[in-house]
Amino acid sequence: MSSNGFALELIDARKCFGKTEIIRGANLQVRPGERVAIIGPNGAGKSTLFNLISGRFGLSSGQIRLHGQRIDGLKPYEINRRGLARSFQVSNLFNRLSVYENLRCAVLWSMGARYAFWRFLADMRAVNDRAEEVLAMIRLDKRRDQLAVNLTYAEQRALEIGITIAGGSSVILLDEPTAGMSKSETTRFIQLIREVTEGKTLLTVEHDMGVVFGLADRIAVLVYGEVIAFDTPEAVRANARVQEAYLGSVLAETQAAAAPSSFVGASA
Ligand SMILES: Nc1ncnc2c1ncn2[C@@H]1O[C@H](COP(=O)(O)OP(=O)(O)OP(=O)(O)O)[C@@H](O)[C@H]1O
Repeated sequence: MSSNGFALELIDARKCFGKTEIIRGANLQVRPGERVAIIGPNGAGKSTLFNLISGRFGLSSGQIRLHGQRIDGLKPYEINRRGLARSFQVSNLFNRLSVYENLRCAVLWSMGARYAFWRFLADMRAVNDRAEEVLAMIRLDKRRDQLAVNLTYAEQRALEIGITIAGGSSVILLDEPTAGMSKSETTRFIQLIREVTEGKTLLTVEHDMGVVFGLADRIAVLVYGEVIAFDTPEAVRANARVQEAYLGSVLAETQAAAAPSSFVGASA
């Protein structure tokens, strides 16, 4: 595999819907093992960027590379087989299957088993072992045989993360993983995400600045479809352009509304 050292790379990525350019030449170079949060105002194009990276939308122009190999133009399942998995804001669970069965489905799917039935019978033991392993990682062992529909909201979000990582992808995209959670659930969940993505490359789209500053090694700031800054949390917080375009107002609003402790690592 040819690699330029980056796990994921966007090169002048552009996306138009009709005549409107939504992603306007985005560039991003993510190193293996980095945790990156993508932030930006509503409508900046964060979800669109995720949809482009995961292959749900095609690029209008530019390139996307995974471990040095172009993935733009590939179908979502082809990108998944190359080692990139994403979760969704909207629940992606099989509500009428148990927690364990949901995980087994995710493992089977990642192996391509749905296209080779004989193979998945042979591999069943490995599938079950991996499902058990993920079950423990997301701390739902005690909820193993519960139907997904009967889990609490936070447990469902944990199961979604489990489904996303089950196939062993090295690059993980999480779309607002803590949305709708209480503050204490969010704190626990950040720790869970840290653990289950250890050693992997992580990209999150996130609105909660507590999560962003608590989780990210680097932050990419997307404004009007362009990455205007990509740096450490400290540098991004101090960046005048970011302050002006976005972060100043968000920090001021959030600081006014929430306890200061929600800013993990925010000393300003
Ligand atoms: N399939 C689509 N067709 C046309 N326009 C779209 C489509 N998807 C997104 N858009 C537009 O692209 C722009 C960016 O949307 P996107 O959802 O990517 O922003 P976002 O940064 O994720 O916003 P939010 O923070 O509110 O979720 C919006 O103006 C949206 O209306």
